Amino acid sequence: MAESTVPVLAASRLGKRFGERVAVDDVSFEVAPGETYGLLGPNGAGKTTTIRLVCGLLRADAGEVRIAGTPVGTTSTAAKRRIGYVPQEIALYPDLTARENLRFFGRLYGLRGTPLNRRVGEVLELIGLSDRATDRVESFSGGMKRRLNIGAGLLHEPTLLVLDEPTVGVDPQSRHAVMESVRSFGATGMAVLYTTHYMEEAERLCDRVGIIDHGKLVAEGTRRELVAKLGERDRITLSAAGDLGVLADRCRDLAGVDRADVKDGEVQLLAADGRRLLPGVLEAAERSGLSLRSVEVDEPDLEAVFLHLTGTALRE
Ligand SMILES: Nc1ncnc2c1ncn2[C@@H]1O[C@H](COP(=O)(O)OP(=O)(O)OP(=O)(O)O)[C@@H](O)[C@H]1O
Repeated sequence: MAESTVPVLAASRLGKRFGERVAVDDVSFEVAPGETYGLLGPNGAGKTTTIRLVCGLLRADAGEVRIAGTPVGTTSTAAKRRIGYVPQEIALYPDLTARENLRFFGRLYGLRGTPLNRRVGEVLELIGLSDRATDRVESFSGGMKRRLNIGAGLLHEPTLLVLDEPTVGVDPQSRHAVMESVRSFGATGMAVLYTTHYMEEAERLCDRVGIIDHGKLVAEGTRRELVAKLGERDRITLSAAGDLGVLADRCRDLAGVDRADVKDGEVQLLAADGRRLLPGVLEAAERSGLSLRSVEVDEPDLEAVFLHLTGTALRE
């Protein structure tokens, strides 16, 4: 098989218990080259345990992990070298500069001399900290420390970057910067495994999402696939001046519209793909001789999917 068609990560039927507690229960998923895959679930769902198994930091009771086709064990190093693991805890030296920290971690990976300097420069660029390279880390914001922590995991040019809740405890502005950095990694062709309990992060960053609850992967797919599995529909709300009944009738005839009703002085449509319908809806309004005041499309989100699948809200 060609290298590019082999998943960067293939986790197959992983299981892990701590005493009587089942932390990870028969979990399987794959991450393709260049893909950002999110494990989304509440605290205690089993995300950290899953990624510790993936990185070979914990021994699985059942199942197997392969990195680009090579099995990962707690003792093997070849597959593990292809992974960049960024733990939740910040592990930096506050009295060293950003560059000095990266040089230190780079040496741990066996980099020396010119290749080390070149890679440290590239990583500083990648995490957006080139202009702060010579500042001591103790002067950094929480988000900058997080980005540098991520940078330490990038030095050896991993095929797969594994991030455990990288925005926990970070203020909203820094959170945005961390997310922007992660988003740019996908463009470099690196695969990313990202855990979070924030639905918006999974939606914004991840190509595909696996929803994990009580140690089980209860569903996976793109946001649209997950929402479609539930039979949830987009809602389009039209506010207009004129005969709303005529507009509703016209819209009902459009291909892709499941329902069209006049409700609370507005026309409400239900459809599988609301955005695709918009041109037809605008044309229908024009043909009905109505002037539209506003058009809103509400797409069901992962929060709704999570609630549906588990019966509980994501943030409790
Ligand atoms: N070393 C351990 N010993 C005993 N139980 C553990 C251990 N590590 C995790 N667990 C338990 O396994 C379950 C899953 O924990 P895990 O840390 O994987 O969840 P998580 O989804 O990463 O949550 P969080 O976001 O809070 O870290 C929890 O019930 C936790 O208490």
